[in-house]
Amino acid sequence: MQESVPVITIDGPSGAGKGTASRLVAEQLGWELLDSGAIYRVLAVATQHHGVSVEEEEPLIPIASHLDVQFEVSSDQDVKVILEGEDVTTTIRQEEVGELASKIAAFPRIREALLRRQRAFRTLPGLVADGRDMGTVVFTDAPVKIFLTASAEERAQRRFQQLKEKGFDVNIGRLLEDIKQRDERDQNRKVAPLVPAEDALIIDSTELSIDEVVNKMLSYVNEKLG
Ligand SMILES: Nc1ncnc2c1ncn2[C@@H]1O[C@H](COP(=O)(O)OP(=O)(O)OP(=O)(O)O)[C@@H](O)[C@H]1O
Ligand SMILES: Nc1ccn([C@@H]2O[C@H](COP(=O)(O)O)[C@@H](O)[C@H]2O)c(=O)n1
Repeated sequence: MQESVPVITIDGPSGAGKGTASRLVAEQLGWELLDSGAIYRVLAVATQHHGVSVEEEEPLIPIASHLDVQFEVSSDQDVKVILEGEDVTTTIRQEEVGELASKIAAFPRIREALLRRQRAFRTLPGLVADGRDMGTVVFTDAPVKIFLTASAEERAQRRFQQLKEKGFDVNIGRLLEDIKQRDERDQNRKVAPLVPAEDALIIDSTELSIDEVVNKMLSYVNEKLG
């Protein structure tokens, strides 16, 4: 029974450190990892490949339902993202793709079409699920729910460093505006808005290092699961 597989949900806004912390927590526990944002990002790239506009929901539904994507974990734990046979690992991390993904993610039938794909990651010995609605919609019965946040300025600064290191040409002022716009859209959409689950532990990482965040998470997991 899938329901008996434990899940730790880590939700929060863009750049709060969810992906980094989720990967480290999953590594520590030896659990599976779901980066649900990557699925929305891959879908955004797929719409570009198929020349479909993201302004209307209907034409996007078949693309979401038949999304041909593989997540290949290499020996060094890096994940390669393959869309329709093409390596899109770097492409999906562009800010423009995040922006497109956030527009697509506001459509209820698109979210519905991606639900089963996300739930299929729930396998033994356990799953760490990173996203926006992991604790509120996708895994409502998860025994451990965490909401990780940080100030918009700190998140923009982190994203700036991250994208610069990846060789992208970025502007901090523009990034801060993009982050605020994405927060606004994710928090105010009608379906699965970005809000902490009622039973989530809220961690503000603005003043915390990655190690401090991960340690807080692991001690909470220990408290809840023993
Ligand atoms: N506590 C922290 N202190 C400093 N830098 C951090 C911290 N947490 C994460 N970072 C860095 O911030 C950047 C963004 O982190 P990450 O990709 O994990 O965010 P995210 O919440 O998953 O964002 P998104 O939802 O958009 O994918 C990374 O370069 C990461 O190394
Ligand atoms: N569970 C999720 C995950 C992501 N989204 C949307 O996708 C955008 C990109 O996500 P990243 O975490 O990779 O930045 C994000 O802005 C959300 O709009 C979502 O709706 N639900």
